[in-house]
Amino acid sequence: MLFTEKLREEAAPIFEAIYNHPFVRGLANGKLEKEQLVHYVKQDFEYLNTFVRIYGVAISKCETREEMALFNEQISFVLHSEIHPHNNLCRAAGVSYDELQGYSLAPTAHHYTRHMLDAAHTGTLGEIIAALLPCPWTYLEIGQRLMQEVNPSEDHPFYDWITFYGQESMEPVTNQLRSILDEWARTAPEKELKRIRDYFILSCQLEYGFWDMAYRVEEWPVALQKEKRI
Ligand SMILES: Cc1ncc(C[n+]2csc(CCO)c2C)c(N)n1
Repeated sequence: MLFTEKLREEAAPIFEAIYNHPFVRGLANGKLEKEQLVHYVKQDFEYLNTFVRIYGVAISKCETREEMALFNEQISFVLHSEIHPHNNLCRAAGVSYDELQGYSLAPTAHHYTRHMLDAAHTGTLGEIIAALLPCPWTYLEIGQRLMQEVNPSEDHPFYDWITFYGQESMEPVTNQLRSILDEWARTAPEKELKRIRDYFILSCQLEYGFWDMAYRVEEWPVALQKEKRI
């Protein structure tokens, strides 16, 4: 069994819980409240900014041009393509995307981004990939399963979101990251493998947490005025 197959097996209950989370159920049946969609987009816009920065750090630790090219492509993907699913959620909520940008992070999004930044700044390339991988991998499986389950027609409120993450071209990035990690794991020392496993599982838990944060419209215990980042 490949190293990432073992990780997937261990994380199976989390992947299953994510697919059954009420926010993902809401994407399936077209029923989510405006505040939940708005909170998701506000938080995800900032999350993706951090993701781009982490890919930048990952590039600084690459040894081959193939790896550099992969991260470079993914930076463009996040900056230029992932706005489409966000636009879909904004349309469904009846708000403009511009209004939802520049907000500060809620507790769970803060936790998730700090975890990835920590892996990026202190870790090896293998450790960084372990922390990043649940992001494309869980969305790929959500997209594929929703395509199977819902097979949405164009009048489904989340047609663009589902078809974006369910499209075949979403598969390669997860597979490429997995094969770099599988190769890395063949020579990594035991202690590092344990860290890689822990980073991967924590990111899976925080993927679940992110959906839950959006669904519950999570704020800080003492919420102040809706604070903008700058
Ligand atoms: C919380 C959260 N997790 C995953 C994604 C999906 N996603 C983010 S970056 C990326 C491409 C990776 O190269 C993908 C698939 C998201 N939008 N928000």
